[in-house]
Amino acid sequence: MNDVLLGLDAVTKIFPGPPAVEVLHPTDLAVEQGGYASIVGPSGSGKSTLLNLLGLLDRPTTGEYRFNGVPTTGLADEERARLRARSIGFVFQSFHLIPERTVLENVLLSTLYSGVARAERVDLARTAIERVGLGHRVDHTPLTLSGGERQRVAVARATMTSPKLLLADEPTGNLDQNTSGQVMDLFEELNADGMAVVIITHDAAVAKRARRVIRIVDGTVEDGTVEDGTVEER
Ligand SMILES: Nc1ncnc2c1ncn2[C@@H]1O[C@H](COP(=O)(O)OP(=O)(O)OP(=O)(O)O)[C@@H](O)[C@H]1O
Repeated sequence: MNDVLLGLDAVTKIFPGPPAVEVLHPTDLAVEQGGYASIVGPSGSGKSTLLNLLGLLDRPTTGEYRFNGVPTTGLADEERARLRARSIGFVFQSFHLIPERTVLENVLLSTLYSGVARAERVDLARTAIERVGLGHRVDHTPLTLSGGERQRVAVARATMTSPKLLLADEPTGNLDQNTSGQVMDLFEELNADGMAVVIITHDAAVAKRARRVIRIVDGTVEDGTVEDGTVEER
């Protein structure tokens, strides 16, 4: 098995403009299989740009991005989409749930086009919902759930097929401190089960819970790693 799950090799991102803007300067970065990293940095520093690249939602302008050993830059859009659907779960700040659908239906929707039989998908979805502690809410709609519960549904949806990587963009941005802690507990459990977790956050308390903190400033990944999990306040 390849030890490196996410490997950036001299990756840049330049938006063509005009004027062209180099939003990500040449970046080398490796996140190991089962790793747990947070990405921190000031507003506009390039965190979402980096996350979009890591999540195969966007392509580097130059350089190579290997996902689980596979060079992705030259892959066709459909191949990238397939790899993404199979291997990466996404969680966002605003939960992106369909309000009039039940929790079970919301989680199931993520695998609608996976080709897996519905009965099997229902089993997987129920297991994922139970794993986030919402087994008693499968038939409820998101409207009847708290913010923390909604985010846990989003985590169930992102992880029902046990992806290798969970990518989260400000997952606690809409949550209070207590609820935020519960969602972070969940990320830790998933990580303990072997799933790599990468979180963008503005919240130092959330960032510190990752084993590794990646700081980005003005499109430059500084130092790449802070292995002791220290986040300096700036
Ligand atoms: N499509 C685009 N074209 C031109 N510039 C862009 C484009 N997308 C992002 N940018 C610029 O790239 C820089 C980094 O944006 P990015 O969204 O990655 O920052 P961020 O660190 O995630 O910010 P925030 O914390 O505010 O969400 C910003 O200056 C932004 O204006």
